[in-house]
Amino acid sequence: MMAESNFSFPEKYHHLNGFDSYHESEAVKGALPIGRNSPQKPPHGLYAEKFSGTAFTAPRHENKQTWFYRILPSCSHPNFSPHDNESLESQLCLDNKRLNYIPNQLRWDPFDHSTETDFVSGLRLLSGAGDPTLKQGLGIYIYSAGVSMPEKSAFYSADGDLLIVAQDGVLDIRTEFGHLLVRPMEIAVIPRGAKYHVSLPSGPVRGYALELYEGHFQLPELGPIGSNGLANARDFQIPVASFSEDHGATAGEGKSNYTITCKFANSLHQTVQTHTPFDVVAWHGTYYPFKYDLHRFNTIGSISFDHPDPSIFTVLTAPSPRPGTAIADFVIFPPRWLVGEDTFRPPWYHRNTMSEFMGLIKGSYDAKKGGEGGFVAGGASLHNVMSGHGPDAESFEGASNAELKPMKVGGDGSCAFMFESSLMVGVTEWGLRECRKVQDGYNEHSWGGIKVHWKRPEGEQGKGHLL
Ligand SMILES: O=C(O)Cc1cc(O)ccc1O
Ligand SMILES: [Fe+2]
Repeated sequence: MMAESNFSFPEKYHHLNGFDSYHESEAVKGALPIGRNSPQKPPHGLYAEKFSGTAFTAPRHENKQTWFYRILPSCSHPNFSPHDNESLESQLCLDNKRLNYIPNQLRWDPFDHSTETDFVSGLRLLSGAGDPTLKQGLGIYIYSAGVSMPEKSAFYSADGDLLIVAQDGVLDIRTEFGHLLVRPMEIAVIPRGAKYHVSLPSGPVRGYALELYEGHFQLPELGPIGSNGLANARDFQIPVASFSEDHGATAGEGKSNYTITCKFANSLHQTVQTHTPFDVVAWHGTYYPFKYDLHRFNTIGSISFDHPDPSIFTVLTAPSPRPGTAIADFVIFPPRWLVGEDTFRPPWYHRNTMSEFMGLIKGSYDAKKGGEGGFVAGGASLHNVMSGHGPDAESFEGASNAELKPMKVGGDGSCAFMFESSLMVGVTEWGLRECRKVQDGYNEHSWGGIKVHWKRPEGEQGKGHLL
């Protein structure tokens, strides 16, 4: 007989599976009302509260709403006041007047780890575009944290959905919907408005995040690929209901105080309430946080010739109203086989009307040198609208002379990613100067050594334009 394993993942980390599905979860039997959403008296004395991620009247296929059944409704709190930490506000919030728009290619050394900050105080806006009050645009963050958020605290953003790309360390994200344990090579999306608390079960963390001010991430169309491939819907994991009973009903001494911080219109606000925001006993709907393990991505590529557009590596896309033109695509470059015949296999030289922000989760990237001053895990690059870029000189020489046998790139588990946006992004003061990670000679280092290989065919005079 085979030995049975006694290990089971703690129940609070169980999941529901399926992107964009209708999900429901109850932590106490019978907490979900049957056959109606807001009965006169919901089960077990719970309050029903609707949480809307799209307009009530958004088309059915885009509509995202969830019903919470909770111990107290969210409105039960004192007024918010402006947050007293102004530097935190400027660190997290987009200020269009202070963005730097520069056509230069930029690259950053790995961002520092931190021992003092928690997930929220360790978020740094690096780049962005648009305006959350108009629900347009996005913000790109680096996070680094060394401690858990204070036990009785929660954060939410009314400005957008947050896509988190875990690069180093594990995040235990407690949300109103339940827990998500997010490890390196996993991503998570916390929807606009959802309250969360991040603790660090295994030490310091570092990673990347994108706040999307407009719409929501969805799976890309598969077109001729067919009905499966890339990120498959069933691999997205949604938390199960998990709640605390610290509802503050016993007034007087020992009453709990929960600090709720919110990001609203690019400013921070705070209130203190006497009950936990994590009191949702059951929920059902289509608007919820989720996570996805990038190892599960089914990578598709060229099996004949030519390097395809990186859109074949799209995990999630946040569309703009213009078909095929994203506010943000989240694209990965995972380990894969390259077999193209008579093909320059790394990315081609390129100028793009979209902006390309790249990060490296692990390993190396086939168009760039690693090592000191190179493109390194935990670092980043930005090739803004129409800024020329492509393989550095060394990668070019290597790839244009390589024997074209089948070759696995990133076989060591490498994974780079890209936030590609139709918007021109500005870089914050922190991103450009204060972080002190911008590599001085990125352009020179990468492309300064590019050689001229042009040879005019002997006897060829050109067509009158040879000066
Ligand atoms: O610039 C980059 O490295 C990203 C990228 C990758 C690719 O395979 C094709 C185009 C592209 O912009
Ligand atoms: Fe590119």
